[in-house]
Amino acid sequence: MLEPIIAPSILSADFARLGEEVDNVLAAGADWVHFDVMDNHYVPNLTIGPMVCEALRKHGVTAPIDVHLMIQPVDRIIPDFAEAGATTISFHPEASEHPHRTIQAIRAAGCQPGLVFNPGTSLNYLDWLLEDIDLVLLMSVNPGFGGQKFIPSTLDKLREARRRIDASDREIRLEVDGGIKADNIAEVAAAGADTFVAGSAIFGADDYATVIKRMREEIAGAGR
Ligand SMILES: O=C(CO)[C@H](O)[C@H](O)COP(=O)(O)O
Ligand SMILES: [Fe+2]
Repeated sequence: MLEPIIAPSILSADFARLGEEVDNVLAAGADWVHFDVMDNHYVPNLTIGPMVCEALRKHGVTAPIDVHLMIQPVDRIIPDFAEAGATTISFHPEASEHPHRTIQAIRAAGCQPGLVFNPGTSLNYLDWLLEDIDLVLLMSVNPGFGGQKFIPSTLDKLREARRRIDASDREIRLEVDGGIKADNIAEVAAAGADTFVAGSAIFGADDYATVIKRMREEIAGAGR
C-alpha cells in the first residue's frame, strides 16, 4: 500500500484569499492540492481553470496540483493545464469521446493521467485502461458541489478497485473524493483508498492542522 496522501479540495477554500488558503493548508500538513474544474455543462457548477492553476504556481506553490476535470469536452484544455503547472490530470471517461486518446494526451503533456468514476459509473472502463493510468479516482458523491454526504456503496467499489490495482504490477493510486471526514476516513482507508480528498471537512474547520492530523491518525489506525 502506498503512503497516504491528504489532498484538500480548494473548492471549499475562501476564493478571495486563495493563495493564502493554499499556503495555510500545506503548512498544516496537506500533501497535494485538489483542484476542481467545473464547466456548467458536464456538471451544474462553474469554477476555475488553468489561469488559477498558473497563479498558484506563480504564488510559489510547489506541492503537486491534482486537477480533477469535470468538463466536456476534455481534450482541448489539457495542454493549457500542463503548461499551468498541473501534476495529475484526471477526467471522467464518459465525458471523453476517446478516453485512451485523452490519457495519451495527458501523458504526452508531461502530467500523470487519472480516470474518475461517478457513483453510478461502472469500473469496466478499467478493463482496458488501467495499465495506462497512474490514478483511479472514485467519487463518493455526485460531482458538482462540495459539502455533500458520503455515499456508502463507494466502500464496495473501493474494494473492487483495490483488487484490480493490486493485480497490476504498476504503482497506481486509489483516490476517493466526496464527503470524506475524520469520522469516516478510517473505513474508507480500510476499503483500500490511499489518497483522500477532503474539502469542507478541512476548509470548514477552524484549525486545518488539527483536522489533518486527526485524519492521518484515523488512517494509521485503520489497519491497512
Ligand atoms: O469533486 C468534488 C465535487 O465534485 C470535490 O472535490 C468534493 O466534493 C470535495 O468536497 P467535500 O469534501 O466537501 O465533499
Ligand atoms: Fe474533486
